[in-house]
Amino acid sequence: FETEEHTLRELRIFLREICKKLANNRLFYMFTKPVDTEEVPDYPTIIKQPMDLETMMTKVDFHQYECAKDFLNDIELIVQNALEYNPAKTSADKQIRHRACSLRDYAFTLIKNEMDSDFEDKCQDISKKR
Ligand SMILES: CC(=O)c1nc(NC(=O)[C@H]2CNCCN2)sc1-c1cc(O)cc(O)c1
Repeated sequence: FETEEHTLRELRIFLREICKKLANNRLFYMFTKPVDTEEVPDYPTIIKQPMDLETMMTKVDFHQYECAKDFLNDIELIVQNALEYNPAKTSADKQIRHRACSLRDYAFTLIKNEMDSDFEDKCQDISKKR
C-alpha cells in the first residue's frame, strides 16, 4: 500500500499543476473563486452545489480526489453551474457559457495530453478498492 500512497501523491502533484494552469488563464478568472453571494445574492437560490478552482485546489490538498475522473467531475460541476445560471440569449450570458465550455475543453484536453492513461487506470483501481 506504500506504492498506493506514492501513486496518490503523484496524482496530487499533477492535479495541482492542472489547477494552477486553469486558474492562471485570464479566460477563466470568473471560475477561480467561489461566487460572492454578496455581489450575486440570487446565486445560491439557483445553484445548489457551487464549485470553483480555488475550492478544487483545497480538495486536492485534503486528498479528496483519488483519480483524474473525480477532478474532472468537479470541472463539469463548474461548467454546468455556469450554464444553468446564465441561460439567457444575451451576449453577457452567451459569453459566460462560451467561457465555461472552453474551461471544460481545456481541462479535459490538458489531462488527456499530460496524463499517462495507465497511471489514471491505477488511480481508479485504488479508488474503487477504498
Ligand atoms: C461565474 C458565473 O457563473 C457568473 N455568472 C454571471 N452572470 C451574470 O452576471 C449574468 C446573469 N444573467 C443576467 C445578466 N448577468 S456573473 C458570474 C461571475 C463573474 C465573476 O467575475 C465572478 C463571479 O464569482 C461570478
